[in-house]
Amino acid sequence: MTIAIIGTGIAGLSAAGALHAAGLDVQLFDKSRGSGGRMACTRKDFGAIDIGAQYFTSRDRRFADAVQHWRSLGWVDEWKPSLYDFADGQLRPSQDEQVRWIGTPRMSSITRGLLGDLPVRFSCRITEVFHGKENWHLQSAEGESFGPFSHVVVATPPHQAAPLLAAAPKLASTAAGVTMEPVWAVALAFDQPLDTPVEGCFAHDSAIDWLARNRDKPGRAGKPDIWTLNASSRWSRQHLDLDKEAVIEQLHGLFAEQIGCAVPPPTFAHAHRWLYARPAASHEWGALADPDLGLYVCGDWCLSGRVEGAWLSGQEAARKLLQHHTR
Ligand SMILES: Cc1cc2nc3c(=O)[nH]c(=O)nc-3n(C[C@H](O)[C@H](O)[C@H](O)COP(=O)(O)OP(=O)(O)OC[C@H]3O[C@@H](n4cnc5c(N)ncnc54)[C@H](O)[C@@H]3O)c2cc1C
Ligand SMILES: NC(=O)C1=CN([C@@H]2O[C@H](COP(=O)(O)OP(=O)(O)OC[C@H]3O[C@@H](n4cnc5c(N)ncnc54)[C@H](O)[C@@H]3O)[C@@H](O)[C@H]2O)CC=C1
Repeated sequence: MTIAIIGTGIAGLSAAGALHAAGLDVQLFDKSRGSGGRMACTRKDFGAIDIGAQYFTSRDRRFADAVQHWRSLGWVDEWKPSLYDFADGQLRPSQDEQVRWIGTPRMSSITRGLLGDLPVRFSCRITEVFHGKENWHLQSAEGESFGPFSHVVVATPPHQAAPLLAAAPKLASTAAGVTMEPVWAVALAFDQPLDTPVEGCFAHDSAIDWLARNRDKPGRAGKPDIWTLNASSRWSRQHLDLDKEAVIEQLHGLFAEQIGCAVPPPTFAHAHRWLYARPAASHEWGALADPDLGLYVCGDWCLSGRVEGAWLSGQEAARKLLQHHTR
């Protein structure tokens, strides 16, 4: 019997890979047109821009092993940016020893690679997950029904997970109780490269808490000179309903103050509002489960709001499912 997995972000694909490797059949669903979720890219004529996750670190041995495997497949590479820190109105070099990884040639190369040939339905928003006499069935916003499935893994942000967990009210209320913070992400492109050595910059107590130069990341050389900016969650919350043009204008102005060199008007700009960018706090759940029902939940919010946390959560959902399945 097939296992339904809702969400093709890194958590859902981590679970899918582990279940598939154990010999089980999976069927994935995602409301978007492609995989990646918050590791997705926006595609333009001049290339793809990482509008979600910017890079990731690996601190857990299991994840570090997976990253090395992805590296051997050419999906990731190490990124060694010239790092700066912006604090008290001052821009200062802030080099460190931390190893940082990035998907090549784009962030979504990782989820694309993990998806491989696994069966998936894109542009399919699941609105209902219900248990019939013996099996699970799904209903989509487009009016389609799917099933039967032996198990369901929900791998979406918590507020999208809660309505899908009606069969397990405890899991639903846990998911509904998680606070996620929003983030406005903006990409700015300049025909002439900006005259700065900065390749990545953290900021504290500022409206922009991260900025990075796209072309210095592995596999992304070329024109124009593209920069990605992440507004802080505080600023994003305060400006949640601002229109995209106004967000671009404000963040462009702040970027010009922060980067310490002349910044002309961009030749291209793009803004994306991530309503559920990151959990306000970390949790120790690993993955949520009602094994007797056959319902499992994973995502970064079950651990830490990072790529690593999401991947580990997917592994944990698969582990719990396999443990119960083989009993
Ligand atoms: C701007 C930004 C910058 C970030 N920077 C970093 C960083 O530098 N380093 C780092 O480690 N992490 C970073 N993160 C966090 C990281 O991207 C996430 O922790 C991780 O990608 C979450 O993966 P996930 O699989 O749990 O969820 P998601 O990636 O959100 O995947 C969930 C998937 O479920 C789908 N979905 C939702 N509801 C439904 C439904 N009803 N039916 C069907 N499909 C559905 C969505 O379309 C999505 O594809 C950043 C995030 C953002 C937004
Ligand atoms: N914008 C968003 O929506 C999200 C951004 N996320 C960021 O993703 C990154 C992932 O975290 P980790 O994997 O722990 O990565 P990391 O170890 O590079 O960074 C962790 C945090 O430490 C600080 N820091 C690290 N290195 C430096 C440095 N050289 N100079 C100054 N400050 C530094 C900085 O505040 C940074 O946010 C962090 O930067 C998060 O802020 C995570 C989730 C969501």
